[in-house]
Amino acid sequence: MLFSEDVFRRKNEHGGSVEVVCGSMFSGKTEELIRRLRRAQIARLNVEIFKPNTDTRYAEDEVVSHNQTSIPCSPVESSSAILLLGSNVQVVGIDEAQFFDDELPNVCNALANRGVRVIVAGLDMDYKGKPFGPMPAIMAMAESVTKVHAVCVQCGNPALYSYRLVSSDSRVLLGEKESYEPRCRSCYQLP
Ligand SMILES: Nc1ncnc2c1ncn2[C@@H]1O[C@H](COP(=O)(O)OP(=O)(O)O)[C@@H](O)[C@H]1O
Ligand SMILES: Cc1cn([C@H]2C[C@H](O)[C@@H](COP(=O)(O)O)O2)c(=O)[nH]c1=O
Ligand SMILES: [Zn+2]
Repeated sequence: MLFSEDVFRRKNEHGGSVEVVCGSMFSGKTEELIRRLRRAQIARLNVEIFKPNTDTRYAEDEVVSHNQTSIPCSPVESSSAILLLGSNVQVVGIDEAQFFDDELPNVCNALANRGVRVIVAGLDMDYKGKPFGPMPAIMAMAESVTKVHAVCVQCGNPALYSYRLVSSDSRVLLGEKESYEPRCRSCYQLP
């Protein structure tokens, strides 16, 4: 079976591109990012992986999924650091993209124009259901956008929202199941 990103890549073998994997918390974004990056490594491509250094949840120098799959990465302070990579890099993975600065879309574009395959994973919406950070701009300019869904913990339907369980108005609040649960449209609106 062909995966959707493979269909696109066959048409564009020699050029760069931007792929986005988005969705709520627990929707499988990181697992999908790791799957694509591992396939690139198996293909003996030169792969570099980044995340914001503010994301210290599971490990400082690894991208780790909620299911404990992991892959080594470089934590960076700002998106401009991603541009400093060597000219031999063929594939770039970026996790937790919602936490990056507003230059990240330009960085992704510049890399893709250089011939790099850029794979970006991140939350499309914050806990209020609003577009999160640079994600909408990256999605607009990407060749491929894959929206994945968690299972709504209230009713079992596909979930697209990350419902915040704790009282905080801060947009950025790192956390796991103690602080967030994935919910479908109906359950997200429950009082
Ligand atoms: N409500 C849920 N719906 C789907 N997966 C869940 C849920 N709760 C826990 N998980 C676990 O989360 C994993 C996905 O983790 P991950 O790829 O890190 O998601 P994301 O990066 O989107 O937050 C699933 O394979 C599953 O083991
Ligand atoms: C909705 C929302 C989430 N966060 C934080 C919580 C987690 O630390 C990450 C998301 O991780 P995941 O890999 O997608 O599960 O983001 C936040 O800071 N603000 C929010 O509104
Ligand atoms: Zn529901």
